[in-house]
Amino acid sequence: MSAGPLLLNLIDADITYYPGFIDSQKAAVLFDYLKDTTPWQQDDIKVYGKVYPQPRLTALYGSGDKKYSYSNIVMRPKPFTENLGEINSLLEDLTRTRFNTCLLNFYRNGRDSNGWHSDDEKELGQNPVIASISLGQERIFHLRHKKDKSLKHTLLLEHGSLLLMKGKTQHYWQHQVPKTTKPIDERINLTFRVLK
Ligand SMILES: O=C(O)CCC(=O)C(=O)O
Ligand SMILES: [Fe+2]
Repeated sequence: MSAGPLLLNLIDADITYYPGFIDSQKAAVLFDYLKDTTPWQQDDIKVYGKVYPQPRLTALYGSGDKKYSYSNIVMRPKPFTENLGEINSLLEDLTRTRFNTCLLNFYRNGRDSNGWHSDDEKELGQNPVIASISLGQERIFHLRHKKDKSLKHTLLLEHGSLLLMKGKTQHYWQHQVPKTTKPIDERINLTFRVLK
């Protein structure tokens, strides 16, 4: 038996961690499938006027044709696959939210990362619900409060887990997946979102 949901005790946030949201074997099959069949791309991002290749691979899926822009990248979604649709239904049962977009991140090794940000693009609306599923290598996830710099939290995102962020979380907090010099394995992350 895996542990039950863990509600993080953080001010100005509403974040719950669900270990084993997808059972380990299923999650492993899903990892292999997504790794092999996803049209991964590596975009350039612009940070303070300089252009860099994004330190991970990404892909965007959705049920509509809404464009999604962040860090000067414009992504056009491919239609949800059957697998992603199934996960979406599981998430809908749990969250009572109908997600229409899924951003996939592929972290090839410890040099791949996701820098400090909030998921606060205006297409996501006021208090976005974001459901983030982790497959493969567990990675550290950092949270920091935007105003009170003394408020921080570190979490380990395990294989098969779900991290659900909602309410005012994106307004008050940033998150990142830091690089590590340890030799580590590959990880796939799926973040389901609602694009208005
Ligand atoms: O890989 C993760 O766990 C986080 C992904 C993320 O923050 C994002 O895609 O906005
Ligand atoms: Fe994010």
